[in-house]
Amino acid sequence: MADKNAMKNKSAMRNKSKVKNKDIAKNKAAGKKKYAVDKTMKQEAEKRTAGKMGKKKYAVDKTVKQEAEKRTIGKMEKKYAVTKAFTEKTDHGKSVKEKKVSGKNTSEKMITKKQNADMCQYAKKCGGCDYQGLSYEKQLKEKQEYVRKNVGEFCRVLPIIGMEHPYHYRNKVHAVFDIAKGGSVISGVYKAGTHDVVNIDSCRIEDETADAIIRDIRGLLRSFKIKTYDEDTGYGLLRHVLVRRGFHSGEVMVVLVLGSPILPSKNNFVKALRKLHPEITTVVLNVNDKKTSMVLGEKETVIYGKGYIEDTLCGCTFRISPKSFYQVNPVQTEILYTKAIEYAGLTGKERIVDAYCGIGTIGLIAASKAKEVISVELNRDAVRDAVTNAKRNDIKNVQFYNADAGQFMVEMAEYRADQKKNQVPDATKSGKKATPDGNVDVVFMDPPRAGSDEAFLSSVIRLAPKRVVYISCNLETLARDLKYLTKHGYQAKECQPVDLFPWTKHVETVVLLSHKKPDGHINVKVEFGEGEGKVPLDNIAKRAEEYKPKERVTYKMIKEYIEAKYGFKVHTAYIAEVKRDLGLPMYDAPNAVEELKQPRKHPTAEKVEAIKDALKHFEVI
Ligand SMILES: C[S@@+](CC[C@H](N)C(=O)[O-])C[C@H]1O[C@@H](n2cnc3c(N)ncnc32)[C@H](O)[C@@H]1O
Repeated sequence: MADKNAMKNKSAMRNKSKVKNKDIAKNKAAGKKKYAVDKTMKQEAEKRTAGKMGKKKYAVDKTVKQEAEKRTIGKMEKKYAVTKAFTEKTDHGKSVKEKKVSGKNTSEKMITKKQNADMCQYAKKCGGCDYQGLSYEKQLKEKQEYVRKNVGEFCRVLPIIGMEHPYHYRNKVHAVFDIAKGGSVISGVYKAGTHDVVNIDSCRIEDETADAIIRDIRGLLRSFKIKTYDEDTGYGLLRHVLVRRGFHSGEVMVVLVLGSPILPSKNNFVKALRKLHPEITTVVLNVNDKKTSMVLGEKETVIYGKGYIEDTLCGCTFRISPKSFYQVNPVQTEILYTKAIEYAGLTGKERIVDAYCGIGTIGLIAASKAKEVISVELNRDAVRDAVTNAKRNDIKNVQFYNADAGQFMVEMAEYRADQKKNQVPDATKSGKKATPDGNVDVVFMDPPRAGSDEAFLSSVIRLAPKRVVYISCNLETLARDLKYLTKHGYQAKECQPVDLFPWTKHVETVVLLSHKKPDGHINVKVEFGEGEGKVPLDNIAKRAEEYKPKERVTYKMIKEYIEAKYGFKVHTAYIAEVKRDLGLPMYDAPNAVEELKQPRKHPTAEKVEAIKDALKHFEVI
C-alpha cells in the first residue's frame, strides 16, 4: 500500500507541472460544462413539472405549503377546530354532514396524491427517511404519539413543535465514496443493512450546498486520479467526505477522510474545489486507516483555512471542529435550547451543571442568566472548542472539565459528602483542576443516544439539584432514565417535543424535572412509657437498630478497598458493568460515545474478581 502510494507520488511529481495545468484547464472546462448541464437539467425538470401540474396538483402543493405554515400540531388542531365550528354555524342539518364527509374525502384524496409527490427517488434503497410518503402533518402526529407512549406516564406532553420548511435542514452531510460496477465514482449512503453504496446526487433533508460540493468532489477525483478506498482490500484513498455548513455564518468545512495520509496534489485539489465552491472556508484531511465502521480517524491535517467553522446559535458564536458534536438542525435547535433554558427557571443566582456539553452550547447560552456554569464533556476536541467559545463570547463564569460525566458527578457528590463531614480533600494538590463542590441548583443533561448511566443518575440524586432539564434524542433511554429519577425523589413536570429530524422517525425532547418536596406535614404527639395511650419503650432501641439504614456503599469506597487490597485502580464504569452483569439494578456504563463511536472497553478478569470481592465485602452481594 505504502509502495503503491510512493510510486504514485513519484510519477505525480514528474508530471506535476504538466498535470497541474492540464487539470486546471480540464476542471475549468468541466466546471463550466457541468454547470451548463445542471442548469439545463434543472430547467427541463421545471418544465416537466409545470407541464404535469394540473389544477389538482396545484391544490396539493397549496395544501403542503399551508401545512408547512402551521408551526405546531397544536396550532393545526386549533385551526381545524375553528374551521369546523365555523362550518357548523353556517350550515345546517343534513348539508353539514354531507359537507363534512365530502371534505374528509377530498383531503384524503389529496393526501394520497401528496404521498406520491412526497416520495423521494432514493427511498427504496437509502432507508434514511422512515416517513417517506407521509405528509408532514402526519409525521408530526406520529411523533407526538411516540413521545406520548414513552413519556406520557411521567408527565404532560406538549404539542410537538414542527418546522415551517422541513427540507434541507441538515447542516452536516456525510458521503461514503465508492466505484460503481461500470467504473464510475459514486458517493452517498450505505444501502440499509449492507455496505453497498447508493449513489445520491441530492437529498431533500441535506444542505443543498453540501450536496453540490460532494457531487463536484466526485467529478474532481477522476481528473486528479484519486482512487476511492476499497473497504475489502484496503486499496485506494478517499473513503468519506464530510461537509458542515454554518447556516448563519455561511462558513463551510470539507473533511476528506483518507485511507492513508497523503493526498497527491492537495493544493491543486483544494484550488480546483474552491474554484467551484468559493464558499468553502476550510479543508481538513482526516486519516482513517482502520477496518472500521467509524467515519473519522484520529489524525487530522488542515490543508486550507483554520480547520474549523464558526456558527451562531441563540446569539452566541460557536467554533465547531470536525470531531465535535453540533446539532444538525440549527433552526429547531434554537427552539429546543430556548425551551431548555426556560425550564431551568434561572434568576441569576444559580449554579448550573451542563453535562454532556459538547462545544459548550447550552451552558454558554445560559451563562448570562446564572451565577456559575460547570460543564463536562468526554470528547477532548469538543472541550477545546468549548473553552475557545467561552473566550470568543467573553463569558467568564463557565468552567469546562474533560471527563466522563458519570465519573465527574460521582466525584462531585463524594466531595460534597466529604464537605458535610468536614473532610474536604485538597484536590488542587494533584495538579488537576479541583472537583467543584457539590452545590448545584440546576443540571442540564444532554447525553448521547445511549442515555445516561447509573453513576450519573445516582449522583444527581445525591446532589439533589432543584431542577433537572433532560434533553434527549432517544425516547427509550429517556423513559428508562426518567423512571430512575422519578423513583428517587424527582417529579417530571412537562415534556416539549421538538422535531429536529423531519422525514425520519427520530424526535428530540426536553423534559423538566423538579425535586419533589413533601406536600405538607402533620404533627403527631406520641407519649412513650407504660400505661394507657402510651407506646411501650420495650425493645424500641433494639428495633431501631434493625431499621437503621446501612451505610451507603459508594464507588469511592469500592475503589479504595480494591486499591488497598489489590494495589490497582478500577474505573467507575467497570464497577457499574460488573454490577449489571450480576443482575443488580443497573444502567449502561460507560455511555456509548455515539459521536466518537469509541469501542467500549471491558474490565479484565482480575478486575472483575476484585470488584466482586469488594461488593461481597460491603455486603452488596
Ligand atoms: C447529544 S450530544 C450533546 C452536546 C451538546 N449538549 C449540544 O447540544 O451540542 C452528547 C455529547 O455527549 C458527549 N458524551 C458522550 N458520552 C459522554 C460521557 N460519558 N461523558 C461526557 N460526555 C459524553 C458526546 O461527545 C457529545 O458531545
